Amino acid sequence: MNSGRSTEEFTIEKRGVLLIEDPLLNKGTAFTQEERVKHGLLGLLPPHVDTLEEQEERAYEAFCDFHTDIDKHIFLRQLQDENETLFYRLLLEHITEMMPIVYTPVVGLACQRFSHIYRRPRGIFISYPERDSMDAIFENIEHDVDVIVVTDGERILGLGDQGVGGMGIPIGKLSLYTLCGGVDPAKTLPIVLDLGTNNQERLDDPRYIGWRENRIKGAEYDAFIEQFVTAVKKRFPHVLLQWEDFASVDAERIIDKYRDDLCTFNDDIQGTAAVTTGTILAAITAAGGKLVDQNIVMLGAGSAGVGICLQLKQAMIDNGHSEAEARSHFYVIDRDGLLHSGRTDLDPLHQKLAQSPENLKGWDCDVTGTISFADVVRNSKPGVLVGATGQAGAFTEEIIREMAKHTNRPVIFPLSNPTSRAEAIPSDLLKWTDGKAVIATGSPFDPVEYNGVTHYIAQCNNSYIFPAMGLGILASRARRVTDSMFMAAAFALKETSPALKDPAASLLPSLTTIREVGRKIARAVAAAAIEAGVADSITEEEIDQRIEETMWTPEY
Ligand SMILES: NC(=O)C1=CN([C@@H]2O[C@H](COP(=O)(O)OP(=O)(O)OC[C@H]3O[C@@H](n4cnc5c(N)ncnc54)[C@H](O)[C@@H]3O)[C@@H](O)[C@H]2O)C=CC1
Ligand SMILES: CC(=O)C(=O)O
Ligand SMILES: [Mg+2]
Repeated sequence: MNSGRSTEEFTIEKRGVLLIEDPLLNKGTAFTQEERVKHGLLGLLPPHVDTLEEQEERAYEAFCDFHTDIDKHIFLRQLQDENETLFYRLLLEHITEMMPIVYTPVVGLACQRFSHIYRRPRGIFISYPERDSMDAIFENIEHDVDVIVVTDGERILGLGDQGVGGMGIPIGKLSLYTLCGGVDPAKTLPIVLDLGTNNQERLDDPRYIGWRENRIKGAEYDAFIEQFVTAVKKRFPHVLLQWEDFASVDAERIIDKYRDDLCTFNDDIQGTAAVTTGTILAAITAAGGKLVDQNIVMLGAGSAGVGICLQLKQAMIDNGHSEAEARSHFYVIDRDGLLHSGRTDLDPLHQKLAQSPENLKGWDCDVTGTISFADVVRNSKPGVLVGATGQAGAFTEEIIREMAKHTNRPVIFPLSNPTSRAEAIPSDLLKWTDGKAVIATGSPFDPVEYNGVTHYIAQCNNSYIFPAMGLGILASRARRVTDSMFMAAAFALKETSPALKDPAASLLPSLTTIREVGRKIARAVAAAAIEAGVADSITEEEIDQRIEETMWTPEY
């Protein structure tokens, strides 16, 4: 196990104030007397020498003194910038309470308020005017990097374009790489590509710290991305590059172009698909059903919705369905209604999920034009309904009651983030289905009491997948990321579902076990990478050993 950093590693480089100001090396009041003498720290710290546990207790007390979520977020981010070991120790001790503060939902507010709560830099900012200096920018990063998370800030959760404020997302995602996947924080790098913003509120804000122009699009945008990928490959040829919260039109084009060029994936498409496939499989298995028998309605045909349906469709094909048979089980809806082959506006990707006219025969509505969400639910009688629209309240009482008429255990996943964008809230879903709904949400919700029964709400969020993908990729030294690795992650996640043993339990394991869950998924991912030929062959024991060696634990 990779724990802390040895004092000797940094003695030559950093002493005194410089040492205390480095969050990766700083131990604050936990520097021993001997270290204080040796590293020029005498008099720079109060006399008492703390243990990490004592520091953690003090930090928790300070955390509890803040009364708003955004203040708690600012406090934790400051702690991260002061002492990363203490930050991760505190988070690991209080993961259920603190993950929503560093991640969804509060990170959404932190992105919206980024220019107002900004304290000090973390990661790198690449703005459009500096596009020809990318190599110089990367040269300023002196350490090795294993994982990059990059955004252009255009589709931040369900909150739209946040420009440079989108930086909150790569920072939050990489915190989870360490917290949940054990990736060494010293080897992570958050990046925001600042190509401007079309968010007028940000442009009009005198405090806005991004490049104050409208977004660059089209050929210039693609050329910028090409420059970025080239610079990444040159400086960090073996890095894992995760794309996050891009507008779907760019997200899909970018991953298609670069997936065979370096070790890379798009989290909103592929990570979300894997967590949702695993969680839906757990829900269906727990209810005694089979995936291949389900009709699935997906509200939202963007990065998340399309990614989820394509992976579930593939799981059906792997289970013996033909492509056409599998496709007939999916009813995917965008702003203009059901995707069906009569529509002339569908691009090739959406055509892969379009319903054929034969499957709509006998429907009680006009099936040649716009087919509404209500029409789809009434006619297709789905067992599974997933939302990835970013539209709060899109799952209305009428539609949910209609769905519940035709199925005993309706599986309903309002996945949009943050909480304010959820398609429905669990207490309403339980009320409208008389307690029958099997629910998972994108952001965390407390358990709900309904008719004397406690319902545990799983958080179906790609945070169960990407940190473990990272761990599996680093441990296997995979050179590329394949769809089969995401399928393996989904099935491994399914196997950890508490609902498989106890139908009253949550569909996904508690966050307090997230590192153990991460290990299991990482094993499956590493094995799939070897199977796909994108990693060199090693034994299961060697995979386990590499996983343990890779996992970083917050200790001095
Ligand atoms: N739980 C999780 O792990 C994840 C959740 N998400 C959430 O999913 C949401 C969508 O993300 P993306 O797919 O990347 O966004 P996107 O912008 O690519 O797609 C949104 C889709 O919703 C459709 N839509 C919008 N309003 C609609 C309406 N009223 N009726 C039907 N369709 C409508 C749009 O046409 C589009 O197809 C966001 O809120 C995001 O936070 C995304 C990734 C992971
Ligand atoms: C969870 C996530 O990646 C999103 O909402 O975009
Ligand atoms: Mg995302």
